[in-house]
Order: sequence, then structure tokens, then C-alpha cells
Amino acid sequence: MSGLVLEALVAGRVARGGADFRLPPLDLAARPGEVIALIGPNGAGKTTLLKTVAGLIPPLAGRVSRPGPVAYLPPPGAVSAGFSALHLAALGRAGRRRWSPGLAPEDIEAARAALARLEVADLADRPFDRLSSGQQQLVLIARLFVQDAAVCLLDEPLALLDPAHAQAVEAAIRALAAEGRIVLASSHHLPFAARADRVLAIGPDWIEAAAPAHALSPDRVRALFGVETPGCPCCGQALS
Ligand SMILES: Nc1ncnc2c1ncn2[C@@H]1O[C@H](COP(=O)(O)OP(=O)(O)OP(=O)(O)O)[C@@H](O)[C@H]1O
Repeated sequence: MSGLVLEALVAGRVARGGADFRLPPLDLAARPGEVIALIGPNGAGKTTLLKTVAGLIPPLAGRVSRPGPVAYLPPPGAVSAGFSALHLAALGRAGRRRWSPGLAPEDIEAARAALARLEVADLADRPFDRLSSGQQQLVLIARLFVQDAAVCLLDEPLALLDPAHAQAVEAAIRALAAEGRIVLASSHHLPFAARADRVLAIGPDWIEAAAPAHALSPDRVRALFGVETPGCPCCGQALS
């Protein structure tokens, strides 16, 4: 698989009636097998950038070259559906079934395996809309895992999860990368960023990709979040 390349990419929103939002131009080449954590304060533009890379909103300028299909996990709370958890997860394979009337048994089996991998096999037959927020998040991550995409874009995959499920999701993200996929995942949980291969940080008027040790140094964390802390500002965990 080849890489994901962003060339002078300007992601942003054209607001109706209000001021536009635009990020600074970004050049980035992500290698197959790489996990890049995307961090920045609320409203910094993480969702906007992920949606632009996914092709869901157009770039204001520049180019995105994708090495193959892209799978996208929307931000928490964005999906509502009356299907069972199993069928919603299996629908991640719908793009592979363009000429067939429905999901095949192997799609259902892939979804069942993805739910089991995330330790929520018992949710398979429950209606998605009646699950807790964290359970819904795990089902949507299962839907992403079955897509067999070259690029996986995840908007806050660890949000809403208890520590054990957060660990299972992080291990599964690593497994996606080990299969040669490119993972770009936003998170407010800085220890996750510390374990990534690179960190893409969005500040007030800058955007920068760097090694975790640099991106998460006390100076950079202060520049990003305006807080003085030796570890993660939210949980206190060490960042190195
Ligand atoms: N649909 C939209 N139309 C216009 N502006 C939007 C839209 N969605 C978000 N914005 C604005 O774009 C900017 C970036 O928002 P975005 O959701 O990308 O931030 P974020 O970094 O993902 O934030 P958070 O950490 O709070 O989820 C914000 O100023 C926001 O108000």
C-alpha cells in the first residue's frame, strides 16, 4: 500500500452568515503502518480536518491523495439507526457489495468477529438505538474495522469508553496499523497520543506534525491547551 499525502491542504468551513473557519495549510505524508494522533483544543478543527481527508467536505485549497478506500469513524453521537448492532457493524462492508442485493454471510461473520474483538459480542442482537453511548461507540468502531480500508480516520475513538474497552480499542487500532493501514485518530487523551508514531497538533494558528516526545513536551502542551502540567492535563498520566 502507498501513503496518504496531503499537499498544502487547507481544511475549513464556509459559514452561512458567520465568519469562515480555516486551518493553516498542511503538508503531510503518512506511511502505511503509521498511527498518527490528532490533538488540539475544542473547536481547533480536528473533525473538520478528518472529514476533509475522508472526502466528506471539500478542501478550501490543496490536495488529498488517498492510497485506497477510506474508513471513517464519525464523532460520538453522530449516528442514529434502528438496526441491530450486528447489522450496523456489518454495513461497514456494504461498499464491497455494490452489485449484490444485501449483506453476505461472510459480512455478518466479519461483523460478529469485530464485535467479539472489542469484547461486545453480547450486543449483536440489540437495537443500536437502545445501546448506551459507549456501547454505540464500540459498535461503530467494529463497523470501521470490517471495512478493509487503506486509511482509517477515527474521530475520538476513545471517547465514552471505560478503561478496559479503551485498551481493547487502542490494541485494535495498533492491529489495523500492523496490517499496513494508515491510522489518523483524534483524541483528547494525551497518553494515547504519546504512544502514537506521530502527533499532528492543531494550535490556535498553527498545525504541526512531530514525534510524540516533541509534540507533548510541557511547552507544546502549554501552547496548545494553556495549561501547565507535567503529565496529561485530564488524567495526570505521564506522557513519556
Ligand atoms: N457544520 C459546520 N458549519 C460551520 N462551522 C462549523 C461546522 N462544524 C464545525 N464548525 C466550526 O469549525 C471549527 C472547528 O470545529 P471542529 O468540529 O472541526 O473542531 P474540533 O477540533 O473537532 O472540536 P472538538 O474537540 O470540540 O470536537 C469550530 O469553530 C466550529 O464552530
